[in-house]
Amino acid sequence: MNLRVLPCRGLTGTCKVPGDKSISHRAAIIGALAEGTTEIDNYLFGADCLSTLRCLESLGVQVTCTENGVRVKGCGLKGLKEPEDILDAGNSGTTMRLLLGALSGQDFFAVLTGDRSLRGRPMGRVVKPLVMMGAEIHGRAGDTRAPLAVKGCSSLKPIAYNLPVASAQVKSAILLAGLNAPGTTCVIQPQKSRDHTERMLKSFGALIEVDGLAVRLQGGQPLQGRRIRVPGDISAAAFVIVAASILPDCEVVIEDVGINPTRIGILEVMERMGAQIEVTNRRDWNGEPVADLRVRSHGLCGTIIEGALLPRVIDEIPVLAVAAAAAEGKTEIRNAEELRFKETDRLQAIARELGKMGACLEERPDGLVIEGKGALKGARVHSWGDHRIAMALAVAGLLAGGETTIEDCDCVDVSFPGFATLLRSLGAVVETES
Ligand SMILES: O=C(O)C1=C[C@@H](OP(=O)(O)O)[C@@H](O)[C@H](O)C1
Ligand SMILES: C=C(OP(=O)(O)O)C(=O)O
Repeated sequence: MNLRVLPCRGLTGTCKVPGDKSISHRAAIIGALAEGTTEIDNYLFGADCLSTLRCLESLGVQVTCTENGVRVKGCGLKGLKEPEDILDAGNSGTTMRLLLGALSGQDFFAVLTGDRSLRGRPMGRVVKPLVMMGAEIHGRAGDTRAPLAVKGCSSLKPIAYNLPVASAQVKSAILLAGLNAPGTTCVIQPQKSRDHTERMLKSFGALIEVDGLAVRLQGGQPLQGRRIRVPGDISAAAFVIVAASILPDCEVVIEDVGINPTRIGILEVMERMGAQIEVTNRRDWNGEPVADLRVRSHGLCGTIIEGALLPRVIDEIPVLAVAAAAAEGKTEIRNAEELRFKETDRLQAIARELGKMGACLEERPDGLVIEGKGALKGARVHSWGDHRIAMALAVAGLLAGGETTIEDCDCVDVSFPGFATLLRSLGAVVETES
């Protein structure tokens, strides 16, 4: 499927984005390891979170669709069942890495694989600490690439582990394994990454404490299932935030967006660039802060994005590159080498494709330098099969003069089903063509 995007004169209205992807994965997996039932409202029915549900079902977990989301019947910490067949995580790094953690503490054999993109992504970073805890894991490329075969162990050894990268997926995998490691599992992060696992484990009754960059979990304690209401995904809202900032005559309200401090780098950067974003109606949903965001058009200026900010804005870099191309002056994105290990090499993908639209981007080993010119031209571009690249290019297409076609956009459903419909509801012309 391709997306055809026409220049847009302004977006107006009120909308809601789908449920948060990171929180949806965690609610399903932690719910499966808990005692009793977990009701998850506003679960993200995107391809990645559906992969998590399908894997859990293959592990013997009862999953039911409800009016508002899904119900997961918990099996207890050691209660998953050996799957009869290979588990398929599809395109989802979060599914593969978090499940590797959960499976490390189960006394059976399982094999995890994924699509071509996921089979090319680095898994050694998660295999290494899990093997130190007592799991047996083998895979391609010296046990660093999927398919990965896991033989878990229901009594793992707790470890203290210094993460070499600020990855929330690796941190979460160790913590999920730590649930079945009697004693204290400690993860020390180089920089703070999203902390949804820590918050959710706490809300399920785990003994977990966060002390600066260190997270400590007492293993062997049962979790209690509960109701979770998933906030709107700020990484999905980011596309609307950037579009409503760079197009003229916009006023858009996005309701019920998660504003966890470890995720709001997009708000910080956009505000620094001059964006007008009002955060109202702040609330708390099961330990996660939520608010409504009002965004109005405003001229942007270039900025520097680097250092400890990166983990808090990691998935928003492609769309921030579009904001930077529309801004006045130069933007530098540094310390962003992790983007090369996502669904695609996102630094290369966005530099090449935005370049075709007339943007002035220079690729650096760890980032991008973007000379903002304000003007983009419509072009035929490609998503590289990566949802965030596809949607970032669609936002660029709204600003460009002339028509833009983005090829291969089925991937949008990975994280943002209803993306084109939502943009249309705000006044954009975005058509799908098969
Ligand atoms: O834990 C998570 O839910 C995620 C963590 C990040 O990946 P890393 O842990 O690889 O940095 C992020 O890019 C991904 O979209 C979701
Ligand atoms: C990198 C992403 O997800 P994952 O690592 O779960 O595939 C993403 O959603 O941008």
